[in-house]
Amino acid sequence: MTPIDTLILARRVVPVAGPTRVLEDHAVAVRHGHIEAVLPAAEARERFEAVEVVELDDHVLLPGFINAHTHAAMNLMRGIANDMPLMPWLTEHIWPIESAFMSPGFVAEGTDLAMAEMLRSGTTCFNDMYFFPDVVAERVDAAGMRAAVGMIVIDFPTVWAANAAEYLDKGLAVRDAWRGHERITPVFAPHAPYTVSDEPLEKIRTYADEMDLRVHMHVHETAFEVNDALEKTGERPLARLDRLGLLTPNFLAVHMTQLTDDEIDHCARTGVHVLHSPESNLKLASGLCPVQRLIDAGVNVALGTDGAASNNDLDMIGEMRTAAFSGKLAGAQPDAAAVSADTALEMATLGGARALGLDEITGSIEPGKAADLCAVDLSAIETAPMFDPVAAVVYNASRERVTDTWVAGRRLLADRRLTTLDEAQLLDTAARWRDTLAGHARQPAARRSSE
Ligand SMILES: CSC[C@H]1O[C@@H](n2cnc3c(O)ncnc32)[C@H](O)[C@@H]1O
Ligand SMILES: [Zn+2]
Repeated sequence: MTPIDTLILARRVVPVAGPTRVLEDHAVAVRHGHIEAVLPAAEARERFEAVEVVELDDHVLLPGFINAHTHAAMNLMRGIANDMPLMPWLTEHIWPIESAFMSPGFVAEGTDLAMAEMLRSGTTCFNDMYFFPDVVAERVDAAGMRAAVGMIVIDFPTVWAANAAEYLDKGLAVRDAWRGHERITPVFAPHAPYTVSDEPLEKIRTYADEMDLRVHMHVHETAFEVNDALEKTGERPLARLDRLGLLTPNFLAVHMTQLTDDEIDHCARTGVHVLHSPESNLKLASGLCPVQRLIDAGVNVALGTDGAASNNDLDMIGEMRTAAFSGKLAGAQPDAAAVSADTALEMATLGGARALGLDEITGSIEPGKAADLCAVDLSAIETAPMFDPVAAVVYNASRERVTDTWVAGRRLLADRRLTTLDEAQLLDTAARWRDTLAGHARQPAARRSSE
């Protein structure tokens, strides 16, 4: 018998990579945070002696979800301003609140709240873009999650930095402090083409090339963004980023709802990754990313929720469903076969790992990778009868059915109980922030007389 730390026996395992789509009655053996073997359950019982055995008789075991675009601490602003488009939402509501209340404490408490929500819905890794990335990294380390932490840059001064040079210096200090950490990856995070000028973008390109680091940026989120840039400069934002040398396999373009056929081909040629956030795009009425056309052209597409202030949740199961449904109407013609359940699951797992350059480490259930896993119970009325576990998870399970989440072999959600974060305390924290921010919540418009 080989000693291991954990043996997870599941009715079904969906590895997302490898020759078999669904493995029936299989086991995942975990040792020192990594997947030692994936094998039939009966064989595993004979071969391994585990410190902990977890039996998941009614479940499907999946790779943990990778939320490829979020602003975790924005959980504290969930639902504070709704039913309006991006620019008024940002400039009249979110940015004024951020400028009045942003602090290391806001980010620590907001990030903890977000991580609790993510772990409770099967997410093991997230790609963050927010203030005080030093604090984000500390909270991620303490909670045991995996994250890409954004070295943010924006042209205007904030409580985090006064100018481009300071944003870069402080970002790089975060990178130095967490260099080599097993679960934390630094990523450049210039906010958007309309908020970051050429000079800092050129510096970012030079550093990213030298250090082989990813660059995470909102791009072509709305038609307004593209038309405004065209009017002011005669150049589309993506063309400008290309001119600045940023379009490489290190570039992660979030949103991309406005794309010409030539731009799609150019993304494929340059190896840019697209981070798709359909619920945020729908809620802000920004537009729809042509996901299937990008995938058909050879572009890697990952899935992210965006922040809870524009989504309004961090639920990757819901996001997969929305990606699949909206993807069927986002091409040149309606196409029910576009963005299938399998495609949505791949975007939410391996696609995210590829985007972050972590596909050697996570994103699928394969020996040698980190044991980043989640289990979904498919025994409830809501998923019965169950013909196909992938379709069940994407099209009709919900995040409440996630029972367990492991990151690097550590069980951070055990039978729906968080093991590193205190749920009751987080609810108190959220209530305290609600009282603090309540005066800034946007009042819904009055009912129309016809209603
Ligand atoms: C510089 S930290 C990140 C910055 O981004 C803002 N933000 C949140 N969601 C969006 C979005 O969908 N598009 C553009 N900017 C967004 C957030 O409020 C922070 O200020
Ligand atoms: Zn965003």
